[in-house]
Amino acid sequence: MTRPLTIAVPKGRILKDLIPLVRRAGLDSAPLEASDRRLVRPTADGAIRYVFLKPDDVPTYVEYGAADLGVSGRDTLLERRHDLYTPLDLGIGRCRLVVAGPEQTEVPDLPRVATKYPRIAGDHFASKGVVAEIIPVHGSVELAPLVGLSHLIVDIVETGSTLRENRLEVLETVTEVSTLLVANRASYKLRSDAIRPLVERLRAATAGAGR
Ligand SMILES: Nc1ncnc2c1ncn2[C@@H]1O[C@H](COP(=O)(O)OP(=O)(O)OP(=O)(O)O)[C@@H](O)[C@H]1O
Ligand SMILES: O=P(O)(O)OC[C@H]1O[C@H](OP(=O)(O)OP(=O)(O)O)[C@H](O)[C@@H]1O
Repeated sequence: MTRPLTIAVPKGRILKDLIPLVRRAGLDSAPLEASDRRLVRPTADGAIRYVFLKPDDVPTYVEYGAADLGVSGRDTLLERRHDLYTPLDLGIGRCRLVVAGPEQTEVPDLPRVATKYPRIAGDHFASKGVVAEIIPVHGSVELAPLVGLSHLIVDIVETGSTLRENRLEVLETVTEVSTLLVANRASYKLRSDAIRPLVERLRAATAGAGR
């Protein structure tokens, strides 16, 4: 019997957008919908097994071949720069990575910038010739300028309510973000009979959805 395709999916907010997409593609979404603590979940026909990960770990598992495919935000991929193939933009998880700061603030010449994305933020300021001190944090990023940890932040904005409710404003967009299907380079070649039809089904389901 052929080995199932292993697909790494993030456990968080992207899952709720992924489920209808997988369903529209005619794939078995039941393992994604189960509310239990299993981290490995095969489909009924045994063709696919989904593995559940923290979003930052998805590209790692795919690059090492522990998963053949994965679902990962462009923000995570830009920050971590794994060697992966990206066959498809799934068109879900749309948001923006932005530079933000307190409303109507004067930004100093050498700003401190708090972010979960130190590489992206560092590159962004360097490309503008600004020497910024990047301060890595793991969450509640909007807090940093409110209590003097940083002057600015680089973070995700989706609805804008977290910025608004903390009296911060967008100063510039670093990049638009959506969720991509990523593939292990060797798997994409060696398991192309299983992977290509699946990518085409997802592509058809993606067309017109959430755009
Ligand atoms: N409002 C948002 N905040 C953060 N990420 C978002 C948002 N909207 C879309 N995204 C995308 O979702 C990805 C993270 O979602 P995911 O389901 O993978 O985890 P999560 O809900 O953030 O969980 P965790 O807090 O454990 O990282 C981001 O990398 C980004 O591409
Ligand atoms: O524009 P909005 O719709 O308000 O969404 C953006 C917020 O959502 C994310 O935080 P998350 O909920 O992941 O919490 P965190 O602070 O722990 O990262 C992100 O880091 C922003 O804080």
